[in-house]
Amino acid sequence: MNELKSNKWMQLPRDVLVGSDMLGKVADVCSDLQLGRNALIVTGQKTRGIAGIKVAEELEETGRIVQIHVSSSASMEEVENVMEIAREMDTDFLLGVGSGKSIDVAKLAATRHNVPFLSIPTAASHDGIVSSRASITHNGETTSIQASAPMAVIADTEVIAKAPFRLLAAGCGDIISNCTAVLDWQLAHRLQNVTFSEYAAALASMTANILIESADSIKPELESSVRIVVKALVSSGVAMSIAGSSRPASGSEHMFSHALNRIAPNPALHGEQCGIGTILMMYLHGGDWKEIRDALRIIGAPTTAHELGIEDKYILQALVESHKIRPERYTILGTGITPDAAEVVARTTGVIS
Ligand SMILES: NC(=O)C1=CN([C@@H]2O[C@H](COP(=O)(O)OP(=O)(O)OC[C@H]3O[C@@H](n4cnc5c(N)ncnc54)[C@H](O)[C@@H]3O)[C@@H](O)[C@H]2O)C=CC1
Ligand SMILES: O=C(CO)COP(=O)(O)O
Ligand SMILES: [Zn+2]
Repeated sequence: MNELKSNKWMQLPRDVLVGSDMLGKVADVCSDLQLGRNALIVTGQKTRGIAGIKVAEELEETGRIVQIHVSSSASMEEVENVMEIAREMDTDFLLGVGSGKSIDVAKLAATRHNVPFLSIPTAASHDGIVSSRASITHNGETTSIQASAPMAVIADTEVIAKAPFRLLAAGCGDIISNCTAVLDWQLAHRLQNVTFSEYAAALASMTANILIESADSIKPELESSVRIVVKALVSSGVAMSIAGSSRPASGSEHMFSHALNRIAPNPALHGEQCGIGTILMMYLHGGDWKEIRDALRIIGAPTTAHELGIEDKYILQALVESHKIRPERYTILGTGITPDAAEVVARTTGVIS
């Protein structure tokens, strides 16, 4: 099916706040958006104390009724649990406060319950913090599901700067992956007449290129670094909204990461795997894979299987199986690469040694 025709309209966040002490602005944003009185916060075990409680207090101070749900996984059962609570308390809106998993659960539950949703990331680890996609696990399979875009994104750079640097570096990997995602999309457009958006592709490529040029400005514990990464994640999310699919930000490198999630006993972070996938897929595209590797190295993101904490054999298996992940999405992987070819790409790029 044509991916773009399945999309009825372009959804974008209305308010995007990026800066210090933005958690203190949550109640103002809710008033600005006229979101109502009953709020349900979905947060994680760790992120409850980091931001969840503070957000609840801010909302309660303005007379709102707030319930906090601590979510343990990004599963469909969790989405259903949250919808049940939302029904019982007759919630007017949901807030996802935390990392990718809490945000995805809140996003899909809000979409299905037909109420607005606010994204309040405590880490800038991937562009799901702003996109209209939710990655949810059901019966052992994780799928990317179309959902509503957040009505507002509130990124407190002070909170995000205190998160482990590994998460911010992963966010950079997710942005840099736009380089091969766009090449794959152009290829699919030329070979299979897949609908292509020049605007979405240009925005996604530009965002990745700016980040590559700013690689040496991404440092631990610096709010200025967080600001660069969050703005790039917002841009990537907007590119996906314009496209009506994740095409501008997800190609063969994401298929490689999704394959690793299925194959590796202990997968790494989404953005870390996508970053390494971008090195590999840029090699297959015949592009400047060294530029990608060097940018990731400067940032401090993993560039080898060893740094990723994944055994070489799983990298090779994922490379050979990546094309099966999303067969309808044509990429440089075509109908698949052989084990020999996988070994060449992984060794030449230094991903395995
Ligand atoms: N919706 C979308 O478009 C996308 C969704 N995803 C999904 O997102 C999930 C992965 O998200 P991630 O954020 O990479 O991992 P995650 O949600 O598993 O979080 C990683 C860890 O970081 C911790 N953390 C978050 N903020 C922190 C802070 N300020 N201080 C200390 N620790 C903190 C969390 O407690 C957690 O232990 C997966 O389920 C993946 O499928 C990934 C990419 C895109
Ligand atoms: O991670 C994403 C974009 O960075 C979303 O892509 P998917 O559609 O592959 O889940
Ligand atoms: Zn991604």
